[in-house]
Amino acid sequence: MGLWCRPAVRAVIHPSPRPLTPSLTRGPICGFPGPTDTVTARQPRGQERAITANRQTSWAFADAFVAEDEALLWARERARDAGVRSVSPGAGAALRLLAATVDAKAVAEIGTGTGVSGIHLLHGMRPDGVLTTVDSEPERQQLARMAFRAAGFAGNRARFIPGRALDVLPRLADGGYDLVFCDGDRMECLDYLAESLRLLRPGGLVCFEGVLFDGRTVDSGPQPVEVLRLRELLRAVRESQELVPSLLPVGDGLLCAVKR
Ligand SMILES: C[S@@+](CC[C@H](N)C(=O)[O-])C[C@H]1O[C@@H](n2cnc3c(N)ncnc32)[C@H](O)[C@@H]1O
Repeated sequence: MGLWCRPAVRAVIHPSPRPLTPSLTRGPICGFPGPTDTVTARQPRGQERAITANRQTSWAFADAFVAEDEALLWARERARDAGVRSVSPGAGAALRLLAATVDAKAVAEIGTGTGVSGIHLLHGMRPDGVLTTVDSEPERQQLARMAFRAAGFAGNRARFIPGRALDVLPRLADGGYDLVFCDGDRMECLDYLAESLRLLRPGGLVCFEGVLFDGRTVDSGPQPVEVLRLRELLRAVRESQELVPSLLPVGDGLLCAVKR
């Protein structure tokens, strides 16, 4: 049986510093860790203490917290078939939230893939919002187009532009976007940042997926050049006077920043 449908352990919150006991339930609650997972009591913090499962299980729970519909599952399968890396469900949910937070009417996406991130973004955007999405592989965009339709979005909600990002982005309007999502070529991430700063309106948001690169970004061993680029990106975003940054630990690391 998969992780998400195992019998549940409920965290018990005690208001006083009594010993903590997890209560095991065999109910239909999917998503909480099973009884074989490690449950350790934390030290008292203020008035309350909480039991949690181990951190990895909590992370997995958070990542799958927002359920994905059939259209998203279909797009994920197409991505797997094509060997394309899609955003995780948690990163998708974060993108959806962020698009809703900025009340996004115009979003630019670099790296359409088979449409997983695009569906999440469209769900978060205004009902009349338009997603402009760029990918160098037109056949992937065809799959994304089908996935968007299956998710119930009208054809005029997305503008597909085939081509290399650095050829296409200069043709997009200055200050015309509420959110730019970058998930293309890691080697080009610094150029994407420069283009995003031009494309965003003040108060708009830029997001980069995959900046932790499976842990390589924070690994002190020898790393490929993509990792060095990602580190430069992280430094540039953190040090920019123009940006208010946060690195969200969802998916493979979602670097976000608001343009002042
Ligand atoms: C990680 S996948 C994107 C996945 C997609 N965001 C999702 O979650 O479903 C990266 C995509 O970027 C595209 N790509 C790679 N380099 C590119 C470039 N220089 N310009 C435009 N697209 C590029 C690839 O064809 C691939 O589809």
